[in-house]
Amino acid sequence: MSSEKTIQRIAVITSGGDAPGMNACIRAVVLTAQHYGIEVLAFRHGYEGLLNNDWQRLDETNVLHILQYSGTIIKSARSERFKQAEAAQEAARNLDAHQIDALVVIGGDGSFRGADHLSHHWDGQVIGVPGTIDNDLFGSDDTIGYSTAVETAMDALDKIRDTAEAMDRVFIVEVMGRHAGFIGLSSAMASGAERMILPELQREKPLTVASIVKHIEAVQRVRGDSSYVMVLSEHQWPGGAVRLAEQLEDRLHLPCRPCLLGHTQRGGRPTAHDRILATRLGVHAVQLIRQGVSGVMAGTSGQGLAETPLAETWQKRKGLSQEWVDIQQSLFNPVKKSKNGS
Ligand SMILES: Nc1ncnc2c1ncn2[C@@H]1O[C@H](COP(=O)(O)OP(=O)(O)O)[C@@H](O)[C@H]1O
Ligand SMILES: O=P(O)(O)OC[C@H]1O[C@](O)(COP(=O)(O)O)[C@@H](O)[C@@H]1O
Repeated sequence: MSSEKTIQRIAVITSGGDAPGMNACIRAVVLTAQHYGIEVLAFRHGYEGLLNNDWQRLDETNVLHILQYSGTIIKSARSERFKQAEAAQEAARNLDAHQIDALVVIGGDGSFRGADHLSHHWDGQVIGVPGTIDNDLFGSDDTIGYSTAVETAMDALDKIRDTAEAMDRVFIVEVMGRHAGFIGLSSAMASGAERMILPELQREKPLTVASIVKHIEAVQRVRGDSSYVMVLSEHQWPGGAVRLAEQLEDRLHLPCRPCLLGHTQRGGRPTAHDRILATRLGVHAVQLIRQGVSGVMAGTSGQGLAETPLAETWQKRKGLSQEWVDIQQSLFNPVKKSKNGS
């Protein structure tokens, strides 16, 4: 462990989308900093706040009872203009004017690219904390918000199953995760969905309407009257769940219904897992700053904490668990089961 540095003032932003647990992370950053006598400033609306010099001081009174709420008390935003070199220079000037020693960026891979961009124009320390429901960052087992998003999707899938089973219907439930199928795979497994259409699987072997119809018919042959619930990751089908439901209904001549979960997955009470993860990572971020570390993401690995260079978080890919995919697709595939005669 490197020796501890004297840090007087740190800044924090939440950037990109919001994710359940971001408030818990802000709380942890503030309480830890306060413990060590470090002041905390928040810039509101992510990088936009750094550019607009829109800031507020944060102390214990601002963060005491926020860990049970989603959203973020310091607001989040996407900022196209921050990608320009002049914008990063402007942000650096604002940070220096406030005598900020280090910046904590809570967000996803885009936010970390932004942090890396800023570090080319600013001498302060920069630490990323993984905050995205998509869980698509290399270097941390989980990201803040992912667990809550999966719970929300699972809850919706359970409810959909009730109607699907009562009325022998096909449902297509569209979940978030534009580039990664973590929410799709976990929620499908947790709810026992019959089919998953995920970015990683589509890249390998894209499903077609014909292949989906074939599978639904085979399931119905094996099970008789039954429901069929499919999890579709967003942007994986032209026209999404609505269009796919129409296409299937045309071919199957039975009711197929779409259900889009959208931003419901970004809200609601953060799970205990997300609150604890966010707390640990917020503390970890401040400890890394005190050790003089910069340019890394604070994450978890197994039971422990981990640090990953920012660029690796988006350059290296965290893959889906093949074991989970195999369980879902091969072992629990009812078509194969009947062919084996078991
Ligand atoms: N290549 C980049 N250079 C500089 N800033 C970036 C870059 N990519 C993203 N950002 C900044 O990070 C913000 C959040 O990124 P985005 O991809 O929207 O969300 P997330 O952090 O959740 O992945 C962007 O709106 C932009 O301000
Ligand atoms: O809220 P927006 O801007 O419509 O963005 C939606 C996207 O944000 C997410 O919820 C989270 O993505 P990021 O981590 O990149 O912000 C995605 O799953 C979804 O595609």
